[in-house]
Amino acid sequence: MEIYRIIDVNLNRAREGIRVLEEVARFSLANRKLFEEFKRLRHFIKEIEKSLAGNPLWYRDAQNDPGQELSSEEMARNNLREVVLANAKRAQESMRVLEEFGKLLDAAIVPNAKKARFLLYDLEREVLALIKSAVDLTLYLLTDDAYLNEEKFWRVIEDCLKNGVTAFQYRAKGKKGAEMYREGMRLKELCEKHGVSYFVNDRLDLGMALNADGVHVGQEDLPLEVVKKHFPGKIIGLSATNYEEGITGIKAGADYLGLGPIFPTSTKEDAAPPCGVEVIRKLKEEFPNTPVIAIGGIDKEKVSEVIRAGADGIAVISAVFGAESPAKAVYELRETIIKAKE
Ligand SMILES: Cc1ncc(COP(=O)(O)OP(=O)(O)O)c(N)n1
Ligand SMILES: Cc1ncsc1CCOP(=O)(O)O
Ligand SMILES: [Mg+2]
Repeated sequence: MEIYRIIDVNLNRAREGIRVLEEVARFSLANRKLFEEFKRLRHFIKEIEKSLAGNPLWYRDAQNDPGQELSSEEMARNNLREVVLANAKRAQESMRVLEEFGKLLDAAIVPNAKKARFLLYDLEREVLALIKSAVDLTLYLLTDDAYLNEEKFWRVIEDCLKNGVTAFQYRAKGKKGAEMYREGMRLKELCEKHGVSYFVNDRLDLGMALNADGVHVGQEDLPLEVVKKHFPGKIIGLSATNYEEGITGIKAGADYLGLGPIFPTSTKEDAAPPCGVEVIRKLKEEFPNTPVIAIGGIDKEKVSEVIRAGADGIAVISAVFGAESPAKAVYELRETIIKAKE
């Protein structure tokens, strides 16, 4: 009898998890194909239930189920990605339980539960990839110690986030972990408030501790594959200073490239020589699906040229933080990008 209860609870769990994923596909991603696949999967699970000799419902006893209370983990969801991860996991685990207890009750359900579990792994990957590609890297603002330590920084940064920055990277070179955690957290909260994607430069540990949307690594930082392995489902960007590094990075699975310096820059002392806009064109011709974000010496006058060469966005420091009015600079850069993309 308790086996039927276990089966009942897990059939319900799986259906609930899949239902949430179905709504994400339908309303958040507006993806009909995925929406229909989740719906089919839910019906498939209904069929598993019907195929059982007994009816699990006869044994339902929700009142006396000690596992009914929500754990604090179940209540905390910070974004769509976490909703997807939690609900996919819930449905996959339920299928695993069905596989195990099905062996005691009705071996015929085992292969079907397994099939559903593997389908869920594939669908979860597809949904997460779509969520990642929904991140807007059009106007990506980075910090630099010189500006970060200015007194006016906190006022300036909020103005920038309000006026058109779409992604932000916490990039600090000369600070200790405790300060970076405090500062990084304060910046993450501001980004969340303004709907701006939040990245951490160089440091996987800090990115994980802050639950950032992603981490950006350069050629001399932790290897891309290591960062991808330890921060699954997050957006991992890679710097490329030329065509060869760009190709290697794309093939290694970078979610986007930070390509540059495109033009001379005085912000980064150890920057490679400028690579020019033609590299953008070549990379985008060969790999149109990987976002290329141009960086280095980009200001209002140069934006159109990099966007017309095919860049998906620009990453800037001095054009914004060095401007008399950073908020105005952000606004104008955004307008120019939009026009150049038309
Ligand atoms: C978006 C983006 N592109 C390039 C870089 C540069 O990374 P890296 O070469 O590792 O140099 P530092 O920024 O760490 O000095 C970046 N941070 N972001
Ligand atoms: C971090 C970085 N990586 C390549 S160039 C650069 C500095 C970009 O700063 P600026 O926009 O002021 O040229
Ligand atoms: Mg770096």
